[in-house]
Amino acid sequence: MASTAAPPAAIVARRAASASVAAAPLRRAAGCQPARSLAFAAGADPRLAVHVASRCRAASAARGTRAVATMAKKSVGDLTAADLEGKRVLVRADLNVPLDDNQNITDDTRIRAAIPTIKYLLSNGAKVILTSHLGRPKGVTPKFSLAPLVPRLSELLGIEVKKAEDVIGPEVEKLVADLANGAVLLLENVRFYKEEEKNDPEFAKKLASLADLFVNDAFGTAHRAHASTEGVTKFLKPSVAGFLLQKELDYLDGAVSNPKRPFAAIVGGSKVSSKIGVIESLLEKCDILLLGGGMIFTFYKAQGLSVGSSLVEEDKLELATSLLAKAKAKGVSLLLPSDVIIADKFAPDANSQTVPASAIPDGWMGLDIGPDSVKTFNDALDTTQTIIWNGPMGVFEFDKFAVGTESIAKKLAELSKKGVTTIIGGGDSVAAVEKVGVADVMSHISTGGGASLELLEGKELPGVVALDEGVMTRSVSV
Ligand SMILES: Nc1ncnc2c1ncn2[C@@H]1O[C@H](COP(=O)(O)OP(=O)(O)O)[C@@H](O)[C@H]1O
Ligand SMILES: O=C(OP(=O)(O)O)[C@H](O)COP(=O)(O)O
Repeated sequence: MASTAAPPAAIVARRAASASVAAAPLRRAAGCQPARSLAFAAGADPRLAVHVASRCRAASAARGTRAVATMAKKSVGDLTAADLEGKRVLVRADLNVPLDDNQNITDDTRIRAAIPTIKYLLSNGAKVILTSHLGRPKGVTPKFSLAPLVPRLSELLGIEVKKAEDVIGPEVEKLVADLANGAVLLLENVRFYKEEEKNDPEFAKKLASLADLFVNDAFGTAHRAHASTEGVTKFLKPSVAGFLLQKELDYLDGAVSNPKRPFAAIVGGSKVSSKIGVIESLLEKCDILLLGGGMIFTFYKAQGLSVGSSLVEEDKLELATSLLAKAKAKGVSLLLPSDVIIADKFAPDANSQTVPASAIPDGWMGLDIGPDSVKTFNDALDTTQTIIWNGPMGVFEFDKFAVGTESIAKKLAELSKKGVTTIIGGGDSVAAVEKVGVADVMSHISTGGGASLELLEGKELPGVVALDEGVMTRSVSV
């Protein structure tokens, strides 16, 4: 996990800091590899390459940076000991971690990510009332209790965390009343109350009544308008963003809206339909778009290629064609893999072979991108300064078809070490980066799958919108 950066004074609201940065066409990546790649790029003529590259350099030199005043969300870092000493602070974290059958935590990333905000509050004398959901329980369900999280939380915070058996009510109120400055009380799973997901105002009011102020640090749940993410803000002032939420927004919104260029987006995963919004939104911002995963076969088929029994969304063929046209119109270099690894069945022990993307035989399915594509993608990535990645390049759960995904993960790690901003946008791509053991070197790894997708799609996150606003000045690339 990338370390949490020192928090700036305030965070930028969605899109607010977005200087209008026209997507600078970068034709070089496509132009250099016209034979190997099924590049669908605006102008794949190599003669354009030098012209465009020098135009990019001149443009970025001319751009430089400038300070912009924007509306921003207030951050916990804006609160000092004077604001926090002795105050009861309701902290919404996303502690929705995976547990095994014996209730052992199998990945504590989300717990570790919540620690900086809690420690900051404790060090300023606050009383922390910590709330989270775990899973999707229907009513009170013991296996979804937050109790198994207490030892790890205590260990990471270096203090004994107390645990309430309920979320609201007299017993919880008594525990809060007895809470000392610098102590933490973990409430029970907030989704044990059906009112949570309904964003019931009465429930939100009762939850809010436990505290004096609210910190939302639950990025992974920020796309949900629930009582503990959105509802409580109506009753608690101030309601501010935690450091994790702030860092997620800085990278997934700030760095993507105002990227160091050239800016490449890598989008993979199973279906076009689940990534339409992300692709359309990134086409407005990026210079290079690399596509992999199951969705590429819908693009191939839309171009008239045979795809065997690969995953295809027949009802998205027109959409794929229009996305290719949109990329061309915007001068974005959209690269599809030129070769694929095909399998005779969807299984880890399937027979496999590498074929050009234009030569997938009947009865075979593409489950990974091939070595030529990896090389082409790597060459394109070598030209960039910012990369965002969402979705695996193949069925990486099967070792035989994990090479493309793992190669991209390694490439991003190599570039990250050279100073390229590398952002992993949640979901399965995070699992891939962790599997390769390169998570620590990435600039940012999102703790939210659905939330990061929605943010990248350009949607507003209710858990962020509801927080208090302030004015900040920040410098952006122009
Ligand atoms: N060629 C392919 N055919 C079928 N499924 C694929 C293919 N490539 C990737 N996938 C699957 O896509 C899934 C991830 O898709 P998705 O949920 O959209 O990505 P993410 O979780 O990163 O957002 C993985 O389970 C992976 O096995
Ligand atoms: O794990 C979560 O989402 P994610 O799997 O999309 O990252 C969050 O905790 C939100 O959970 P939810 O999708 O049950 O609202």
